[in-house]
Amino acid sequence: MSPRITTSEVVNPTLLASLIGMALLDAAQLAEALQALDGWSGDLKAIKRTVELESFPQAIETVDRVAAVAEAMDHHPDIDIRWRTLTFVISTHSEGGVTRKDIDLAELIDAILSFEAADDADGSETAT
Ligand SMILES: C[C@H](O)[C@H](O)[C@H]1CNC2=NC(N)=NC(=O)C2=N1
Repeated sequence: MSPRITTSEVVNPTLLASLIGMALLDAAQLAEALQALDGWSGDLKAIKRTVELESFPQAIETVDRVAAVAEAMDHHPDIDIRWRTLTFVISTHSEGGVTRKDIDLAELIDAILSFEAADDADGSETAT
């Protein structure tokens, strides 16, 4: 019988979590990440952005675009829809807080929102 070797004997689990972006961010890392994002706030538990779109259909279209990205990353924001105002809340449920993966998703949501804003016929920057 060959001896069994567990993952933790081969790689440091904390290092591995950090390499794959699934390590919880500390306060300094979170502050730095929030600064680089567009309109996000939050704490070590979750990050959040509220945005007002031009119309209800445009808000729903935005949710649809975010859904496609979230599904592709297998990482999903909580989304609150109130007429044309959307609130995105992101955390990594399995870790119980904010990880790099949440920041990556927030960046992609920002990209979708700036695309929506650029789409506005009158050039108003509602979605920023
Ligand atoms: C099995 C699968 O990877 C998980 O359940 C995913 C799905 N989407 C997720 N989304 C978010 N925001 N956090 C998670 O921990 C999470 N886990």
